[in-house]
Amino acid sequence: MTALQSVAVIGAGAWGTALATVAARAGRSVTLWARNAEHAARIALSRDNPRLPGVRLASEIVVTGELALAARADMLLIATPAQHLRGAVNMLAPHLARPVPIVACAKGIEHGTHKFMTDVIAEAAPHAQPAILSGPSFADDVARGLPTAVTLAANDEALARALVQALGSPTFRPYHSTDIRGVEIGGAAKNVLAIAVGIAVGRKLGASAQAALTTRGFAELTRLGRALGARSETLTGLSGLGDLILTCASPQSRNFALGLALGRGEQPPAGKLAEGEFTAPVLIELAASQNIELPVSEAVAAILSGRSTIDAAISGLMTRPFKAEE
Ligand SMILES: NC(=O)C1=CN([C@@H]2O[C@H](COP(=O)(O)OP(=O)(O)OC[C@H]3O[C@@H](n4cnc5c(N)ncnc54)[C@H](OP(=O)(O)O)[C@@H]3O)[C@@H](O)[C@H]2O)C=CC1
Ligand SMILES: O=C(CO)COP(=O)(O)O
Repeated sequence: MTALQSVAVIGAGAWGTALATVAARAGRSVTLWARNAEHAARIALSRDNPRLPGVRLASEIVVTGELALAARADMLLIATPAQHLRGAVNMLAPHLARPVPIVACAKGIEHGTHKFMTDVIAEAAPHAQPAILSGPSFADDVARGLPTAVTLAANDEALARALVQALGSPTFRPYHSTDIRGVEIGGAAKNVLAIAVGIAVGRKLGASAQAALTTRGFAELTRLGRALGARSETLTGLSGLGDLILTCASPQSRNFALGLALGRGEQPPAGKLAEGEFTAPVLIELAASQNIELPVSEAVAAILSGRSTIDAAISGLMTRPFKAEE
């Protein structure tokens, strides 16, 4: 029996909707909050969210545009885009009557501040207990009940375990951790690296290049992670290597799909959130502040900002001085 009986999900996009389904399957009483009251009412009535088409929301899930109602839950999941997480928690904070766990479910780093998601939560809701959920998990797979495993980290191991108990089910398997930073770095960096691999695939550079870029991308993720105090088992775990493998190998990923379109010289898919686009510049700034080199991520940032062509970036990566593998 978990003490965390009720769950509210803030942000009714693809991921928020999938997570509401996860929590309902785990037996929690669930509220899904959408910022647009009209959207909330439409989803509540139709039981279908256009952001996650084809998934029928269980009748027990309460869909609302009323934040005060959502804020009464025993635990909250924030599933907005990373750059909007602070705004969402700022709005939520005045409604919180007790120090509840707030789980960041977005993958990214805040522009301007270089803060990770749980740091933003700690600032915006100082009495809350921040946690992070991340790992290889496409919203569509998760919502359809396909088997998924993720990492769920909180500073306090007992809290991480309680959150796992509250959300876990036979189709959704969270592993608990106390390495918040390690989990956050994996989720943020893999989106940038998936754009790189998508570009290579779109450019028809071959399966060998795809494997090389994914592997050297993992070296970047690991280098930055170590510098910021992440544990190696987290970096090689579900939220690090696991999510990198998923995102760098599947056109189902919006980040990979963005890269694919760029590599083919096509227009990127319209209206699809690719967090790596927003994370790339801030990841580079963060790495520079730590004197860490991230050549693949730097190439992605340069291509996205128009500072480099794709061909120049590929040539630049391949003609770097030879070095030891590390
Ligand atoms: N989709 C996936 O498979 C997964 C996504 N994630 C992560 O989850 C996060 C959200 O992604 P996803 O759900 O896919 O994105 P979507 O584009 O599907 O949805 C984003 C949602 O956030 C809402 N939103 C935007 N700004 C705010 C705000 N200020 N306050 C409240 N709600 C807001 C949007 O509302 P509106 O509809 O009104 O625009 C929209 O419903 C990203 O960081 C992503 O990396 C993580 C794992 C899997
Ligand atoms: O984070 C995800 C899978 O773990 C979703 O990937 P995309 O955001 O690239 O679609």
